Amino acid sequence: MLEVIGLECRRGDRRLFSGLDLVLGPGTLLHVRGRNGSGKTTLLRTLCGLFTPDAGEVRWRGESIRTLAEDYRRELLYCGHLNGIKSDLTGLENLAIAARLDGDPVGSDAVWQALARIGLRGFEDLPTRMLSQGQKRRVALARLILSRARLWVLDEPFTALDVEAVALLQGLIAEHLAGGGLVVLTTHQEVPLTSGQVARLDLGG
Ligand SMILES: Nc1ncnc2c1ncn2[C@@H]1O[C@H](COP(=O)(O)OP(=O)(O)OP(=O)(O)O)[C@@H](O)[C@H]1O
Repeated sequence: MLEVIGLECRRGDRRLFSGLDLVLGPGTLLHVRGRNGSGKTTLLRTLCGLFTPDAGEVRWRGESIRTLAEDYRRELLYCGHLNGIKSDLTGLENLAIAARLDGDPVGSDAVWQALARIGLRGFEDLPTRMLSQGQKRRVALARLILSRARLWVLDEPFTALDVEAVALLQGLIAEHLAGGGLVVLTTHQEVPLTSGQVARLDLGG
């Protein structure tokens, strides 16, 4: 379903990776590992079509993501390590806007429920700049509850999360995989990744 063919990415005069081939099917999680600077974020952004590779191609359902453009983006949820939330907006506003931008508007009940499930009951109406790092990350991760995207691409999703939130996120990932979803993630932590099939990719030799 997600295919990578002969992918090469350079930054400046450094070749981060080349000749990278991958196939990821439904219910599969790809754990991308590697030291700082090995190219994990670059690979994730390339899989999302946010960075143009120097060679090779990313395909979704057999078609180039360049050709699919919006049709691919609708099936994709990217959560980068900067969270992608607006600090002047509340958790409620951030989630409602993110869902609309994803082309998948949701009702306010669903947004309240998502924030409650992610452990932010009582913090829904605060501008997110007033939240702790872990709470901001929880707002970003609440998008996973609301999204109907088939492919989740998550850059360091466990960073700043406490034990309870790590377990919550693991549960969300497990549910997504059980429903035939795909997940690509990076993490430096040794987090047991439950259920589904887990593939590992080590960058940087
Ligand atoms: N915009 C940029 N311009 C030039 N070089 C860049 C740019 N962004 C990243 N790089 C370089 O590309 C290399 C890979 O960066 P990347 O962020 O993909 O690594 P990473 O494996 O995700 O690292 P980390 O574990 O620290 O998050 C680094 O050496 C970095 O300096």
